[in-house]
Amino acid sequence: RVFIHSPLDKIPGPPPVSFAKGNLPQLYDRNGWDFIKGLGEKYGGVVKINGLYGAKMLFVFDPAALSSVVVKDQYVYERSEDATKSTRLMLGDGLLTSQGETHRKQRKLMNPVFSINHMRDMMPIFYQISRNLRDAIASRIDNGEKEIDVLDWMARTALELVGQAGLGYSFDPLVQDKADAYAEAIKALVPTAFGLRLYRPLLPIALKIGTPAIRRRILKLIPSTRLQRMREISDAIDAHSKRIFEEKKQALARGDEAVLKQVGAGKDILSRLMQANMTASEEDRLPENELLGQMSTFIFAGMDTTSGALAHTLQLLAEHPDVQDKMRAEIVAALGGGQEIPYDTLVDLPYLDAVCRETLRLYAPVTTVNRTAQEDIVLPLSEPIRGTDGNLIQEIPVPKGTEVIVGILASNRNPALWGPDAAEWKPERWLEPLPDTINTARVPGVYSHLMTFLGGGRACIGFKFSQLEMKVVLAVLLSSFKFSLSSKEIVWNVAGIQYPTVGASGKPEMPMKIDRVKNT
Ligand code: HEM
Repeated sequence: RVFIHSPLDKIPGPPPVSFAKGNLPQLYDRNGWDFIKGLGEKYGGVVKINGLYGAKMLFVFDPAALSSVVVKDQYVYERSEDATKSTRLMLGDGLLTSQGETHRKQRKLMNPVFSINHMRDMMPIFYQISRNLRDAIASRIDNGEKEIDVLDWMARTALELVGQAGLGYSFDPLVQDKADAYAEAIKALVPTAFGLRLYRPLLPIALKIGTPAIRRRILKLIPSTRLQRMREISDAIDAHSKRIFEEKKQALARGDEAVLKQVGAGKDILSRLMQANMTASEEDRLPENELLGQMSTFIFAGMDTTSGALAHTLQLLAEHPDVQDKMRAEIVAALGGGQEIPYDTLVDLPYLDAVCRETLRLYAPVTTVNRTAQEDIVLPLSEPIRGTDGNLIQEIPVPKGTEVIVGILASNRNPALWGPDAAEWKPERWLEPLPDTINTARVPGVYSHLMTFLGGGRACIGFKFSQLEMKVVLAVLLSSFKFSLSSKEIVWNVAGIQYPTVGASGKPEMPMKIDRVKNT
């Protein structure tokens, strides 16, 4: 690698920390914000990153390059082998691990299940759980303002929502002070997996050793607390998913009455998916292991993302009390003294929508995703970049095997597209016409010119679900409570999905002061 000339040699980028580790310690450091933000600020839309032992990777946020990676050439840029293998070990065979034709087939069956019509049907579940959350918080602040771990409650709520609306299963009635061990395990998944991230490239080699049973025995002997915790978490998710799946299967076999008696009365995503699968043609039908794998995938993909986004929104509202008051006034007016805002009114509330969009733009919960070029391919650019030799580069020949990092946050914060105030949190920007530069840039994201939920065939399938979840939870909480900052310093950590801690502690949490809203 060191001596062979590569077409990527002249792409500018940061110097490596060391030959062996390249820039990976900076990229996979939980405090690596400055490095990630710096890539977006100091370089052009494509940056060369050094991987392990001289490997060259690309960090991409140029809109034309992004379109090629996630839309036009998405089947050339698949998820990398180590990412797929580690996710399969954690979650089984779901959407996040399938590729090519299998992935297309799974999406075909599942896209309708996540449609807006189904989301509407789920409104009563969303409201009921949000009210349970409200009552749980209210009972803890009976004697006035109290400091509460908001992240814990958001995570429990997100799990319960994905449980009831996604799987037709209740994990946690949101009553006790501590969630059950399963919820705790899931909450630890992202930080634990991120801590092992540097070793992930070794996984494809490790998986060639012996049989799964032998590998499991070897794994148990490795003296790494983090690795053993990862094994426990993955086992817990697997056992729960299997149990829920079996119960569902039996209810479906017993007929409509048994289905109706289940949590969510058979309206949840899994029940609908299982029903759609039963009536699908033979070639479209998914095998049982692929249905089972979707369950852990929904829990993993839907929990920390949305709960982190909600916690971040509440923190920003506490930092900007004027925005909090304005948003509350909009919600209270829409409630008109009632308990619920109907679906169509809620999704169109302009200020609530602007706050959600702006938070998801500036603080996208997933900051990057990785892909690997499966063949040699040319990466187009919308703007030429200047190479290290001073020449302009119009397009980049990408060799097979190159790892490409999709710069979600870098695209969302790109001042060339969003204007000089791109790095500021300004909900108002969504209430005015957006700059022409963003309207014409053709960013390939599924949501409001943002890469937050990605784009193309692998765009987040749960993006409407998470929008609705954020809006219902915020509407219910803001109409009852006032949120202010705790005196403790909150640090957001870079990880596969970003999470908050108090200072440098490793525990995901976000204490905030909560009080009742007067006069409501
Ligand atoms: C704010 C909340 C959320 C954000 C920011 C988010 C973001 C993303 C991103 C960036 C991806 C692409 C990952 C990759 O290809 O490597 C993704 C995929 C996915 N998300 Fe979400 N997500 C959110 C909420 C949800 C929810 C609530 C669910 C389910 C109920 C969900 C289910 C999925 C699934 C199943 C995939 C894999 C899709 C595929 O590969 O076809 N997500 N999400």
